Amino acid sequence: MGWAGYGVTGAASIYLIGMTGAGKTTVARSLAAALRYRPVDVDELIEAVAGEPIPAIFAADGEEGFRALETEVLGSVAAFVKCVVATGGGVVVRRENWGALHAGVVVWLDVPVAELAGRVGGDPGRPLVAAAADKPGGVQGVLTDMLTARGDAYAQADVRVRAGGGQTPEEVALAVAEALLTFIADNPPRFGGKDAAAPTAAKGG
Ligand SMILES: Nc1ncnc2c1ncn2[C@@H]1O[C@H](COP(=O)(O)OP(=O)(O)O)[C@@H](O)[C@H]1O
Ligand SMILES: O=C(O)C1=C[C@@H](OP(=O)(O)O)[C@@H](O)[C@H](O)C1
Ligand SMILES: [Mg+2]
Repeated sequence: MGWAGYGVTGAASIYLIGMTGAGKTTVARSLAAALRYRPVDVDELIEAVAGEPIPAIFAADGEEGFRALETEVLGSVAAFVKCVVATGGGVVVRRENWGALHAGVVVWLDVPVAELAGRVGGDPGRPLVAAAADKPGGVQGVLTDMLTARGDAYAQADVRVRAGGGQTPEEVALAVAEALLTFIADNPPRFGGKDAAAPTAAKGG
């Protein structure tokens, strides 16, 4: 692709956040390939560390057990640069996770609930969604409650990309790259743009 860049964010990684089904996992792969960054999926790493799939982790250790692993894995990912990191939808809830997310630039993929429901309804691989089958409001109800609980946290992202409306994952990846270029032009000191402050020499003593 013509917009494939070299260090679009300087060395910083890109963290994709957003609701379950927003396309974080899918778009991370596409964006990483286009930018020549490394694709990383926190949920995949959690499964590798735990040695079992996410529903089994929820079944054995509950959501709290899963969240503890998520925080641990996210913290280790923060040491790496030039990655496009797909997080899980609930990563924003724990305040301590934000220290790791802010190791890079945080992008919220914002997709309407109705579209999310169509993508993830009935998916047994997403335990919080699968549990919706037993609830009166169904998948839409569970996703709406989730967005109400998490919306303010998603809004803490550096960049918000509206990623619904039938856009393909590749189109969303392009929209993210464009939004990042704008964000970085507006925030040069943080991401090494032309007006970035020169590093100051450490004062010895
Ligand atoms: N832009 C898109 N348009 C249509 N379907 C999509 C899009 N992005 C992802 N999907 C599909 O929606 C589902 C959820 O995508 P996924 O990448 O797993 O989301 P997340 O990681 O945010 O939960 C998958 O089946 C995926 O193929
Ligand atoms: O929203 C959530 O709390 C979760 C989302 C999932 O990731 P996706 O956002 O990729 O579905 C996964 O981390 C886990 O099932 C919990
Ligand atoms: Mg995912």
